[in-house]
Amino acid sequence: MNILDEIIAHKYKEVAERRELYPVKLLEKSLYFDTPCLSLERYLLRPDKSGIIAEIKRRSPSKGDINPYVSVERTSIGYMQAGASALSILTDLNYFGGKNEDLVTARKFNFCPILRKDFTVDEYQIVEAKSIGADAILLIAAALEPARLKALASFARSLGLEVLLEVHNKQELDETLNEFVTIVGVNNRNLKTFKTDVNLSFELANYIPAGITKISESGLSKVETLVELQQAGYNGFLIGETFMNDSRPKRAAAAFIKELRQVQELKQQVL
Ligand SMILES: O=P(O)(O)OC[C@@H](O)[C@@H](O)c1c[nH]c2ccccc12
Repeated sequence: MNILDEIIAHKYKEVAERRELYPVKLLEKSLYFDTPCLSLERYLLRPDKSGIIAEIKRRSPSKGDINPYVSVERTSIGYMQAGASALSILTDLNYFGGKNEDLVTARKFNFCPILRKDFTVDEYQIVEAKSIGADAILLIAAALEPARLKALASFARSLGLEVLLEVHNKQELDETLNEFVTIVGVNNRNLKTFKTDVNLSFELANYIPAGITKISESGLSKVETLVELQQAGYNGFLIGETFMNDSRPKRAAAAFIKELRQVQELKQQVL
């Protein structure tokens, strides 16, 4: 079994347990349930923002521990002060060391769109995402049948959440893109093999229909790559490890975004 299949199998079990412990009726009582979501898409398209979705990721199956004791409060605030457009919070405990409370913490201290990064396979998790204050959820093409993915996307939208559809090849894109998806992310990391190659974003760029907000995900460590991806039509960039590898992710994000702005200004002058 590859790692993605293993994670998904575990997720179904986890969802069954959580549903018993925290029934939907209880989740719906959360104060966030009636709070309107902020649009990730709109924030990514704002010209004053970097387009970076900065991620909090304590560990991963491919890297092991990255930054296990990170302060979500300080890091999320620091990311936004550094100029990130939005936050991505991993809430999967078993493989990524995250938890729902991390997202609640980020929500409490920031006014910005928050992506709930998890392996969503069931409507229950979408209700949960809304109840903890998320603005958008991730749906992974490699993990879901196209019809199932569409049903989940439709349900998410009915609760006001935006959907980021994650793809890793053209076939996935063609099979799973549907009218409920406004944002597509190309994951440069193959979740089955962990191989990361940024060229994938360049290869798939032109296949993503116009009008869809495009994000490049994973393995982004150079400012120059972001500028090239922008030229290829990408509006957003999901960055985790490049920041989390630093003992102070906030500092790494601030330095990176400062450099990005400098390079962008230089490009503008040349044009
Ligand atoms: O840390 P990186 O290489 O910058 O990658 C961030 C993000 O793209 C990655 O964490 C990710 C992309 N898709 C996922 C799906 C599940 C868990 C994690 C992910």
